[in-house]
Amino acid sequence: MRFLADLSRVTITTKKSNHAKKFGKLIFDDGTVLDGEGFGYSTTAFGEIVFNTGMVGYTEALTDPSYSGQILTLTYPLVGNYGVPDSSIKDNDGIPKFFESDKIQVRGLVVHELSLTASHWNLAMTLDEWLYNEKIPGISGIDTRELTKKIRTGGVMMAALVVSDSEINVEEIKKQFVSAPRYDSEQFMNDVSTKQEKIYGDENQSVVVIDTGAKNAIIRNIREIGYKVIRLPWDTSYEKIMSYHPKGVVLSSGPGDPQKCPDTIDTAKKLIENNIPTLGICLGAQIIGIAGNTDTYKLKYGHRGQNKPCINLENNQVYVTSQNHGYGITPESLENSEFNLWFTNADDKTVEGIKHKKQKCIAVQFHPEAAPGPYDCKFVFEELQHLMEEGTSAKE
Ligand SMILES: NC(=O)CC[C@H](N)C(=O)O
Repeated sequence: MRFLADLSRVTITTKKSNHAKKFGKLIFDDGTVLDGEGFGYSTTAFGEIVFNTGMVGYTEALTDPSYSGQILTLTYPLVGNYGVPDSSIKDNDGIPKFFESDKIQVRGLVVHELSLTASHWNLAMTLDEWLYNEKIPGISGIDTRELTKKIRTGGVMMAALVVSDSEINVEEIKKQFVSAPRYDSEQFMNDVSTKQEKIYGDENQSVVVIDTGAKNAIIRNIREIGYKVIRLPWDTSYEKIMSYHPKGVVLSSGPGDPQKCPDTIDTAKKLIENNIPTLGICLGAQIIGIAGNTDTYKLKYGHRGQNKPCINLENNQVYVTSQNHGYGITPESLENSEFNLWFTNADDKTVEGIKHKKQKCIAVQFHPEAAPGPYDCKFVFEELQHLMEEGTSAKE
């Protein structure tokens, strides 16, 4: 019963944002302009506008590197009431307990109603203060459900989120769209991947995480099943990975188009060829898919939320999963590939998991590490463990 706490012993802290009124506008690529009230930092951010339907978990979502390059809309109407936790609280491996990376990764945040007063036992600051400190613009007073309908109808698109202390000149911002980089053409890896190896734990047996923008929860979950984690840059070669003698390899989640990670795709091909136990998560799943001869495509508006139903075709059970992706593995391309379909999405039949026909390689499009979201699919890490522990250990 991990969620039950003895509330009589908990002190609740309450904080109110010292918020000066700011102008805020959301300007879309198609010319639509929405008016709101600015919060966070006064600046202009261009990015792909997407929506997430989760009811809680903005701390984890905002620090998920997979949101790099995107302006995030939360459909849940009241945001910020539990504030932002203390980032200095770390686990035994030195990883911040409540954050998925070291900074806010979204380019901007769109909410309906912002709570300027926040209460929580672990409160360090308000959401408004956090965005301000990290120089990220936010806008409130937007009908986020109407906005979501627009994205569902027209698909994701580029937008500008403008927060300013003075009146905003819309025509001026519209002119800047031409020179703003398009999300689909951006290369995010140099920004989100670790620059050098990072080691967590001191167990004899290790798992390598290829960091294409990994969430901390991926590291935490591998640590929980009892392995040392060696986190390596996204473009680490197969030979270099094997020099650590890992029991297995995890290709992490991350931002952008999987086709923009050719080095990781090459490495994935060799991991499969050499039958190294491998798990791909989200971007990692797409990369593994490409390495084993599937195609990927861009979804109209993606899957971002915490209640996405997926069917495990091995036992016909439905799992509620956490998701955050805009690309997917093309279902038809599985036919001539090296994989069998493992999970399918109960809503729209998109590919949610694949298993290699012969080798020790599995991949899921959803997030078994949750954070935020349900823990239904934690068993995926145990599946990796099973692959790592059956038969002989990984080749060198
Ligand atoms: N969370 C992820 O790994 C996202 C994967 C990929 N960038 C996508 O949007 O589909």
